[in-house]
Amino acid sequence: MTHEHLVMSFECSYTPPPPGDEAMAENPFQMQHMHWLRQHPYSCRENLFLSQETNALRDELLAYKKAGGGTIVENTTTGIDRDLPALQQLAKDTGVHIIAGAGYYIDCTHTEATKKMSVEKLTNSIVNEVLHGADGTDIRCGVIGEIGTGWPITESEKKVLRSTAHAQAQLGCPVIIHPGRDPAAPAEVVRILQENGGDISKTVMSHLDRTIFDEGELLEFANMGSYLEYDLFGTEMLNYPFNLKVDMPSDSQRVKTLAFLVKEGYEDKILMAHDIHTKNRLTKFGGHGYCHILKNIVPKMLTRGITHHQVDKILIDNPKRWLTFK
Ligand SMILES: CCC(=O)NCCS(=O)(=O)O
Repeated sequence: MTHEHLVMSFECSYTPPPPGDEAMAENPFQMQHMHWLRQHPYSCRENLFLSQETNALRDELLAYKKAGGGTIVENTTTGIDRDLPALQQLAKDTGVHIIAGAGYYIDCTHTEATKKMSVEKLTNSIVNEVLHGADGTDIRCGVIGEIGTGWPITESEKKVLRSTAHAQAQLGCPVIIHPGRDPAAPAEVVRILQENGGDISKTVMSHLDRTIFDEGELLEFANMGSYLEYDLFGTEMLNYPFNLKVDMPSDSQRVKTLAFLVKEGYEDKILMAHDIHTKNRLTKFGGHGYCHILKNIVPKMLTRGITHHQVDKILIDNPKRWLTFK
């Protein structure tokens, strides 16, 4: 899984509940309230602290391993409470390989100190997180990202993108991007990375499920050469609170889009994940957990024209190639 979170907080994205639903947001975490939480995951503060569920995470990872999972790329970066010692402990306890992310999340999580840093300083800090360790530890990150960007991309986010490209040029390492919620956002990020020496063939564009919907636009973006990541598997939501214009696809629609990309020749560029970042998606709270793709989505893919060989490319070969330093 190339895009998950195990220990993080998503407080930065708290969204007030719809008018009239204020009391629902205060309800305890009980079965009868889970449907509301699935529809409004960002409107209940308690739901935003995955960092409180480390014990449950141990069980989730053991289940993931039993289902055939070997490795998770943990995309938590500075700004959303990365906790590298907790990740190291989870890896030791479960035997699941956890690859941590270097760099910075979206603008509203940048501190004043981060905003003042030069591109050179930001580059050095990212390189240091990969070569020597992050957050005052000797635990080294294995990818840069998820690097957060909004729409329009802010000046501070542009600086981080330039630094990401410079760091990638030095290290030959994998990069993963969280684009803004606009169909034009992924291409704009790729242009900035390219102009600054980034290697687009070793870069993942995340969250395409909620970003590009038109097939022609998707193929145009795919042609730019990044990995194409569908990473919101398990999210079935009628009103996407961060952009109400978006019709969040269902898992069936996600599989359909993957089959379309495979038919168009992009089987070497597709990646998949769940991007679990709220508590309600854990099996402890009736959610789909980290095994959903392996247990439920893969069988569906096989009935929708995607071969076993192509599934192996998407879940094994493509992540391996992306994660290998040049
Ligand atoms: C930190 C987790 C994250 O950013 N997830 C993306 C959510 S969404 O922008 O795709 O809704």
